[in-house]
Amino acid sequence: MAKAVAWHASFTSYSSSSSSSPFPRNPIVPVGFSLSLSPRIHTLSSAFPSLSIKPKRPNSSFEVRSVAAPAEDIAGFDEMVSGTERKYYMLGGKGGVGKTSCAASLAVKFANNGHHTLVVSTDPAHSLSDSFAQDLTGGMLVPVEGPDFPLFALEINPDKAREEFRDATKNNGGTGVKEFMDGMGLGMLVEQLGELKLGELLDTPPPGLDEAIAISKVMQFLESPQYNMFTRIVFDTAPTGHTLRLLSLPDFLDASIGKILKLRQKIASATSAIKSVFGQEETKQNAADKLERLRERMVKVRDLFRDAESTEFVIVTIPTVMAVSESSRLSASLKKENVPVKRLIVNQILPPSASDCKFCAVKRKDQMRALDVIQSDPELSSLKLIQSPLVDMEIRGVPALKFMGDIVWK
Ligand SMILES: Nc1ncnc2c1ncn2[C@@H]1O[C@H](COP(=O)(O)OP(=O)(O)OP(=O)(O)O)[C@@H](O)[C@H]1O
Repeated sequence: MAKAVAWHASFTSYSSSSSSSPFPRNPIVPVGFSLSLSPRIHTLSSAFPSLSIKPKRPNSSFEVRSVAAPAEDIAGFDEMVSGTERKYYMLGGKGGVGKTSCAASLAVKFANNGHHTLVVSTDPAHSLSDSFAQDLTGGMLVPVEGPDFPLFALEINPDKAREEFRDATKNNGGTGVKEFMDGMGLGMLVEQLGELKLGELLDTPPPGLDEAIAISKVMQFLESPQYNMFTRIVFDTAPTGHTLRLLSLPDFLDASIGKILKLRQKIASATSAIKSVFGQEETKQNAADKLERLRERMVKVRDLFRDAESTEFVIVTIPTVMAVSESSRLSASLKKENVPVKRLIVNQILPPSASDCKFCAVKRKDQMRALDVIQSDPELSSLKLIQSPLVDMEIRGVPALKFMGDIVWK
């Protein structure tokens, strides 16, 4: 029988506030070395005393191939944590690769290193609550229990945010005004509205709109004084497709809203007499202000994504050729849009093992192939590669996230 070596996390014994970790900070082996583990190890704490680094043996089944990070000038966590100015980290990638776990672990690590941290989910299918094993729902700031410094979570409800957007646009050129203008016989303006395809946009919103609105909602929150304390903001974003569309959405929405506002001005002058009769002037002005604020926030979202001083987009992937290909496309699109990308996390890498079962051996080979693809990929090879092992327990709760964070963020 194969002697299994478990990458076993004894999370319960791993206090989130302990400063001296019982685990080594870097269990990933540098290139040119192999791992030697004693068999039948069931907890990490007992596993690591016997972990030793030996010169690489050719054809060793113990060998952990490590993809060298060619981007040596890209600093590690020290750079991410330094400074008190506000910084944003956006984590994105294919569905299910571990975006939430990586985002939550980064947030915990920032908080444990003295930053007032906010972790935000803009993924319509939130999983922050599951990841932290705490109820963080409600669309408001919720304190996360466990880290040394304040950590708050915010799960934006995309339906609610979209409703708000819908109301604002309705009052300013959507169906409401359309009907009103029809009634006034101003068909020409109605046609212009039709060109904007606004009704279509709101009735069947394209993927990414939810997220754009959710992020703009966060921008709105961040403007208020109660958010001033946050120096690190971590976004757990929606899967790749949404992110790609999100990148072009702010421009599109900015243009649409700009047109609506111009149109509204025309409507305002054409109907000023009628409006005073109906007594709607004030209501419409408020709605126009709301829409204008929304437009401004969209512009801020667009600028935020491209601000290399304050923002970094971290791609999360898993070691499969399919996931790597998708990450390569994501990286290309982000770069094309001038979104700063420096790091690539390859999550769920099989940990070293003294002896593999047939399944594990094949799986390991498959993962190595994917790592090779990364190494030769023109988009990905220039990123700083972070390898994160597949652990044998679900990563849930602050202690587990701290454990993961200490492996991933170095
Ligand atoms: N390195 C790992 N080892 C073991 N389990 C992991 C690892 N990373 C993530 N998981 C588990 O995989 C599952 C999916 O992780 P997570 O929710 O972080 O992915 P995601 O990319 O955010 O998913 P989605 O796209 O559905 O939001 C969770 O159950 C999580 O605990």
